[in-house]
Amino acid sequence: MTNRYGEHDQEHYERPRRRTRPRTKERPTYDDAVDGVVVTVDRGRYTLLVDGRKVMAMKARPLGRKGVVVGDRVRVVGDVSGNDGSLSRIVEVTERVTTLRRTADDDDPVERIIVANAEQLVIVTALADPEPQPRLIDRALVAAFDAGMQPLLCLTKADLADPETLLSTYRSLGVHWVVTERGGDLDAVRERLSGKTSVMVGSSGVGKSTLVNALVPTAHRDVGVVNTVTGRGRHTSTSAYMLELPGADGWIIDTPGIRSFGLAHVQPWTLIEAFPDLDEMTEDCPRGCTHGDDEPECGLDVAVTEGTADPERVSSFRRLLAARSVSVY
Ligand SMILES: Nc1nc2c(ncn2[C@@H]2O[C@H](COP(=O)(O)OP(=O)(O)OP(=O)(O)O)[C@@H](O)[C@H]2O)c(=O)[nH]1
Ligand SMILES: [Zn+2]
Repeated sequence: MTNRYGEHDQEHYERPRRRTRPRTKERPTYDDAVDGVVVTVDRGRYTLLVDGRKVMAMKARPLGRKGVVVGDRVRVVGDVSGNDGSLSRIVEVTERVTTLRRTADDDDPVERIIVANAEQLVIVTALADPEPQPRLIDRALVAAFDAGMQPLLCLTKADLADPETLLSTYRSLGVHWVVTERGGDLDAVRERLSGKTSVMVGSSGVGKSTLVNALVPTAHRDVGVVNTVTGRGRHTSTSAYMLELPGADGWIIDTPGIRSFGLAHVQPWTLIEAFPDLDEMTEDCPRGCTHGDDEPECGLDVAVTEGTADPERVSSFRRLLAARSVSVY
């Protein structure tokens, strides 16, 4: 008997003890993390706003290759004092409500997310100098609808040309619009931006900086070096940056250097969901119908023939559909 107990004791004491050390693969919890929002990204360094302070941060290791973009709501640990030389770590990225992607280009073959959580896409187009580019506007509209963002057409330089021609192209799509001109007031713009996060896109020279500077008087100081231009007239940084509107009345994100949007992933059935009235008319479409011009039995054609759909709205929708695959370069 003693022998048995002895054996038992021996087994008990000599068995290798389980280590209580936490496994390295387990994610640490960050009880001390604080909330921040990413306002710009520059070569792997992130500028955040934490409690109204500008704080520099890097990605913490557990985030791995996960991207962090302007507009991301994040959790940060470490030095969030915002003092010179301080650096904090982003340990968590809150699930995104919307994402805007830029297209693949010569330098980078992958479509990438550039902005997160914006509710509105402000498509800035000059009415003249430079001439409007309807194809770019259409592509931006597709990007907005696909991302679940509300599009806003912002037509600048109305002192140079009449907006009516351009507006007539978009009226049947029901897109909101505002018109600005040199020296004009910006009340209509402010009203549309109020309380939201908006991301502004538009070709070089359409007047985006002019607009941002008028809306956010401290913009120049806030943006600092990010928006510097090289001798060749191109932005050194292609990163977007986010600014708070005066009176904490929303956020505006500018996207210098973004020439076009990644639309390769956009499917016809996602796009048509942005037009519930048209979507309803595609219920009897043949399987796999893309609702394009060349579809033989598309419900949209039936609806136009029967007079239940506005032909202009249908053709505008189809123009957007086609804009997905139009090259802009
Ligand atoms: N006539 C007229 N000119 C304008 C208006 N708004 C801006 N401009 C001029 O258009 C030019 C381009 O304006 P910016 O604000 O620099 O344009 P941007 O879109 O920021 O251009 P990038 O910085 O190259 O991206 C400047 O010379 C502005 O003074 C306007 O409403 N009317
Ligand atoms: Zn169809």
